[in-house]
Amino acid sequence: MSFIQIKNVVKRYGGKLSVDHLNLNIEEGEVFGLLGPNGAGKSTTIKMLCGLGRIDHGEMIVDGISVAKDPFKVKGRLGLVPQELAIYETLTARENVTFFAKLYGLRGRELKQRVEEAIAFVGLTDKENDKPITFSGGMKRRLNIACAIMHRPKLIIMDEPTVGIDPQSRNHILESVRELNRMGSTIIYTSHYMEEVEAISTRVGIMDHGRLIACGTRSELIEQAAQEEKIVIQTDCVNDEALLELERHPLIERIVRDETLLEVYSKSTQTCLRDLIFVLSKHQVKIQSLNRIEPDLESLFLLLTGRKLRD
Ligand SMILES: Nc1ncnc2c1ncn2[C@@H]1O[C@H](COP(=O)(O)OP(=O)(O)OP(=O)(O)O)[C@@H](O)[C@H]1O
Repeated sequence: MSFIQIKNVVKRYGGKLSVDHLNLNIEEGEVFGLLGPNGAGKSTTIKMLCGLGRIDHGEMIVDGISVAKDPFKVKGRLGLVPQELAIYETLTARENVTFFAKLYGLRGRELKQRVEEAIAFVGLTDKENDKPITFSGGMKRRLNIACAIMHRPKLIIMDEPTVGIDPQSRNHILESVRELNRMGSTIIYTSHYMEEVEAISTRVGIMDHGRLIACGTRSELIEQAAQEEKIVIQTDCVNDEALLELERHPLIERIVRDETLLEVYSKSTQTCLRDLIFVLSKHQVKIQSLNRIEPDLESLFLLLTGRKLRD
């Protein structure tokens, strides 16, 4: 039996489907990367899994426990690092972690030890008596993590834990995720940074419009993307005539233009390369560089959702 089972789950807000008959199993010990464009239903799914929102239809099971039937038992087994910071600016770092530790029922020596452990784990020991109001964005995020893991949960859910932080804190957080996983926690991780998800996940799921539209290991997903290749062309300036002619080309699936940069998607880039160069030079578009890109998760994401992950 899978550690997490999401069976045919539906969530509506005012008649609008946010999660649409979602099915997903996650095994114990995985780092599961959950991707999806804005509004895909990731946060709604996570909230329901944590017992923070009613499941309209279907069932969610964590470690053999039904979330709907026994939400408190499930909450004791999980740690949520929410998208919005959930820390108190007027308490010190240590007081923040202690506050959450007490909510989880920790007391006495055990409480003291776990709080110290969690603060050390996120690298904030020398700042434990400072208030987060004096912290950088990255330090606040790390404190947010300490508050969610001090009770050593079996499942840790991180909803965009690296938004808007410096590279050093980002690396620290990614290394923490690996370490928490090595120490035995199963992790669900959402992010708008594809490279992060690729680097740490054992499997990746892509959601769109409330549904899971792809799921697998990185290589399984890339195999799906291999049906399309990409050519990236840096130009001096692209005119509409050139773009229109290229879009009509039978071998070109679609083109994404970002100012002077063109991304051309084709099932056979090798065959259409010559035509591509011909059309651009015919319309006086200067090619500054041209690269044929092997399929990656970003291209699969674009292929399936029609959007880039960070749109
Ligand atoms: N409390 C709410 N009331 C009404 N609609 C909501 C509520 N929460 C979410 N939604 C809607 O449900 C859909 C899914 O939203 P959700 O926040 O789960 O997406 P997401 O994949 O987490 O997006 P993001 O990457 O932007 O966080 C969206 O259309 C959103 O507007």
